[in-house]
Amino acid sequence: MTARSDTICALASGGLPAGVAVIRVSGPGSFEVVSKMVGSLPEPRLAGLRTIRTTSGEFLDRGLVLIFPAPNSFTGEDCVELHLHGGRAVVNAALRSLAGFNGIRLAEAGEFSRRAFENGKMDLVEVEGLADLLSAETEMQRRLAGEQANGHLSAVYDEWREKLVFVRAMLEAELDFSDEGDIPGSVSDRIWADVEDLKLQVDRAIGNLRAGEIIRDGFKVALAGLPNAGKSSLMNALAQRDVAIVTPVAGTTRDVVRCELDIDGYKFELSDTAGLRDTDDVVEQEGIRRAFRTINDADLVLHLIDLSEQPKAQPIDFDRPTLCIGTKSDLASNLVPSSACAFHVSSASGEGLETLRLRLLDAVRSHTQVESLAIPSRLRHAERLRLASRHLASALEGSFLPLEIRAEELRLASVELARVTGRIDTETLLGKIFSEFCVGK
Ligand SMILES: Nc1nc2c(ncn2[C@@H]2O[C@H](COP(=O)(O)OP(=O)(O)OP(=O)(O)O)[C@@H](O)[C@H]2O)c(=O)[nH]1
Ligand SMILES: [K+]
Ligand SMILES: [Mg+2]
Repeated sequence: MTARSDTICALASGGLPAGVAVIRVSGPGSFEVVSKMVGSLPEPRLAGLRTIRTTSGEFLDRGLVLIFPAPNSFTGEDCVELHLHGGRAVVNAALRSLAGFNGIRLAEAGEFSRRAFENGKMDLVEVEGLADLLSAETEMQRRLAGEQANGHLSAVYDEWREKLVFVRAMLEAELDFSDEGDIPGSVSDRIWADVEDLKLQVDRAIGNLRAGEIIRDGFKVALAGLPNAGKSSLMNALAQRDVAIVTPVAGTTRDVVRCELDIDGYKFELSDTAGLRDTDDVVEQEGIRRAFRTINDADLVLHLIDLSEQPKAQPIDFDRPTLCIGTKSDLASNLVPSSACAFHVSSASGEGLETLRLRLLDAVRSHTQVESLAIPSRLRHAERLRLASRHLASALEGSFLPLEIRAEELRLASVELARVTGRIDTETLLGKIFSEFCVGK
């Protein structure tokens, strides 16, 4: 694609101060500019210790310099890395000096990755995977993002596209044959069986979107029940910190309070909600409205029932998968356990919390059972795959249609697949995807 004439620089490593800070420079002017600051450049891809000087020749720092000549670099352009002492003033002075030269400027967010994409170093799916990898906090998020960043998911999409190319070539051949009135039926059967198989695989990937989303964005769990059921206390106990206000006053929680949990590498998004009851208090009414909105959006509702209040508490029928849990078991030791409850917990004593964690883990696992983690985790992919699947269906169903039209449907399907990896038609998408990055990536 387009070769860039300008050179960019930015801090590529994390927050300052730090032991080491890495400044990345990319573009045709990289080597010339950096050599003005460090003198002779080291051999490609070998670290060299250098004194780094400002534009006016003053001492700035002593650090490592690495050069990566195009195209063997992250961006595909000439690149340099400066490994400096990670002080704020050191880094600022280095960036100021770099940007002080002609033809070089500070990079915008995601600009290095964008260049890598434009130079064919990564496709869009890999770029998204890299963004996810940088923001991954749990082990499963890291593994999912890894599959995407290292090209495994792209390979799946590319394989489908190649299969379509092959099938279309076979069809072309058949079209030529048919001019001669000689259509080998067996070839035709093979082709459509392959397309059918391909459609199954695409549909399976679409079906895996929710699993991918759950791993990437978290499994949504809502805490629900009557006022004072112990919802906020349980959230605090699970989070092991004071997230939500707990008081003996029924109707304490109004806004939805959220926190994230990491259970065995899976991300959970836990939402504490207002106690559900009839009320004239307009603030509480709004809280309850928000509670239902959260409940209706949850992957799992934990319906808490205060065991010490039995039998006042009746199970509520939520329209979502629900786990009924008895609370305050420390107060209720002499009560008959409610049959509606799967098990009991006490936020005060910690009883049942481990059981609850295991049940949450079971739930997330049953929602994310996939053979491989090379699955879509973004709606963008699923939308394209759905369109591709629809074209495949049209091609398969249209056995009464002229072959040319069925071949055209196959072509449209492969266009949709190409759009996922960004091989065509991406301009409008790019801004959105690269803006997810921080500066320096
Ligand atoms: N003994 C005991 N008390 C508990 C337990 N869990 C909660 N409580 C008490 O029950 C009262 C209500 O607890 P909350 O956590 O505020 O209940 P909630 O369901 O969030 O209440 P609302 O937000 O008002 O709907 C507080 O006084 C808590 O200290 C428990 O496991 N054991
Ligand atoms: K309360
Ligand atoms: Mg509460």
